[in-house]
Amino acid sequence: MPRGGRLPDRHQRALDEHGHKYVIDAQVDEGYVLRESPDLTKAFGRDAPLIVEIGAGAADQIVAHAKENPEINHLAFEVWWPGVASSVARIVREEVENVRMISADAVLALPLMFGPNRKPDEVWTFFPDPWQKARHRKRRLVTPEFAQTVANILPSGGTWRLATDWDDYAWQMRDSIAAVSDFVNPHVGQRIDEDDPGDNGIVGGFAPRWDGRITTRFETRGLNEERRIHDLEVIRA
Ligand SMILES: C[S@@+](CC[C@H](N)C(=O)[O-])C[C@H]1O[C@@H](n2cnc3c(N)ncnc32)[C@H](O)[C@@H]1O
Repeated sequence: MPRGGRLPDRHQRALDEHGHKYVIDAQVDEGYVLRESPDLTKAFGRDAPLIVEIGAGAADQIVAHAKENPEINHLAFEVWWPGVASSVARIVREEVENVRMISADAVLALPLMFGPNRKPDEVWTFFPDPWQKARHRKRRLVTPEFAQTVANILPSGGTWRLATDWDDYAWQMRDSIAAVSDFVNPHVGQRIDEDDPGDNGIVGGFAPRWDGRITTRFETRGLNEERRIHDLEVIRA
């Protein structure tokens, strides 16, 4: 598994002492490609409803929710190893037993890990890397193809929640989801931005802030830099 540079001592210690429990021991090739689907029942020590967060960063959001909802299993995908290490330190500090990390590229791992026999109840994508320079936008995570991947793994009635502090990424998310007929957006036409280009003939479609979402450092940074926050909440038909 890729390790990156030197970690702060307390994060390294958390990994050394607790990583075997909270980081799923998965076969990952170069490029964070998951080779085989891990046994989630074994990893969590139980079967329970499941929330999957893609790009959990330092796990602020998922640990806060897990603490409030001990009956739900929470699985965090994160490819940034210092983030995984700091997440393990947080899991231990907050004494939550229902979070597991996996250091694999979620785009490729989701179809491998989930299928007819196992589906998450919710997927979260909060403040994904914005890639705001025009020439980098093709690196953004949320595209119509990725929206279809999420639709394929959610059960009917399952929810995908997203948030971003970058307007044009919010509009891209909204349009990517609208391109997938498997999703119902209960907030169609709501919260229209006056400068929304509506390139695909759609404007608005944003949800009120979900009250289960805490303010992470990425949201704080966006607010400090006077960016608007957009939330999306869509349901798998
Ligand atoms: C800007 S951070 C946001 C973290 C967190 N969601 C929050 O709001 O605090 C986005 C994270 O997504 C991770 N990431 C990006 N693409 C990913 C992928 N394909 N699979 C797993 N993690 C990914 C990055 O390493 C980064 O830590």
